[in-house]
Amino acid sequence: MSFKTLSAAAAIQLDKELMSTGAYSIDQLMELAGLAVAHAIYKQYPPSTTPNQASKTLVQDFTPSKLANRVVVLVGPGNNGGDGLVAARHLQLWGGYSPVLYYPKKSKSNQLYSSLLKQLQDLEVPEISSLEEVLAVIDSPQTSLIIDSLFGFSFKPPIRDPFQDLIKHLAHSHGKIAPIVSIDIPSGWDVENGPVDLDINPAMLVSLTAPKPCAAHFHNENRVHYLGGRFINKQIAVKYGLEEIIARYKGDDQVVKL
Ligand SMILES: NC(=O)C1=CN([C@@H]2O[C@H](COP(=O)(O)OP(=O)(O)OC[C@H]3O[C@@H](n4cnc5c(N)ncnc54)[C@H](O)[C@@H]3O)[C@@H](O)[C@H]2O)[C@H](O)CC1
Ligand SMILES: [K+]
Repeated sequence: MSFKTLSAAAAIQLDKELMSTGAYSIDQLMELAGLAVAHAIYKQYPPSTTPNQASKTLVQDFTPSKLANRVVVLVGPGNNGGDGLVAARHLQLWGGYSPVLYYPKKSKSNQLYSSLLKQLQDLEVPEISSLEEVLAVIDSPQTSLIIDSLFGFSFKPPIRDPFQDLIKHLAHSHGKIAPIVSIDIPSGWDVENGPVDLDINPAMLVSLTAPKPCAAHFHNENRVHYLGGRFINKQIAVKYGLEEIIARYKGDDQVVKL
């Protein structure tokens, strides 16, 4: 399906515009973005109450274990990571999912990220502290889904540590691990040109505001593409040429399948 995309530069400019003349705060945008991601996951991978449903459904483990429907949330240092933290909170609140965080590069001075983390700690969402452990959890058959909220539209290659080994592992494990849901950009991909040397090959992409050019290279055999982040008004849509894509939302949709 064809759609208008937003270049990395235009996405950064639009983001700034929303928070200056648009009078939005980053907290508001991130909350809507993360909520949209959680909604898209719920639609595509609903927590099942009966085992052995269609394979796209997460199979609920009836043992009273924290491991049932485990969702590994890989959190990067910027706002893409913040979207992942918000999505993890909603999934935990809704129930039926057990998010587990890996958040190796925390900004010490950012109150927003510290608050999002505190909210997750209060909800008893566990955090994995070492790369070795997260790689083992990613490989575990008890992991049902992996949320990639490492990098978004501000990513500039090459990947720096500690993310290089993590992204390498995801890229080399295609077909052997749970499906990956990428928020906005598949991490490690060039925002304009798509996969470079490491391709995590996500099964699902949730584009925020509008797809970025790399979405044209989305190639997973079972790929499913959602749009979320419904926060632009008509004037901004016209200015950035996004009227057609925004018109795909109907009624109270927070996400729409492209
Ligand atoms: N308007 C919207 O659509 C909104 C989107 N949101 C989300 O925000 C991201 C963009 O966030 P930003 O903070 O600008 O940047 P990133 O998260 O992409 O990453 C910046 C972060 O990563 C570090 N970094 C960059 N390159 C590398 C590298 N090669 N190796 C290691 N680390 C790297 C950099 O230093 C920064 O710390 C967008 O995609 C959406 O997901 C908002 O949440 C709401 C509005
Ligand atoms: K991402």
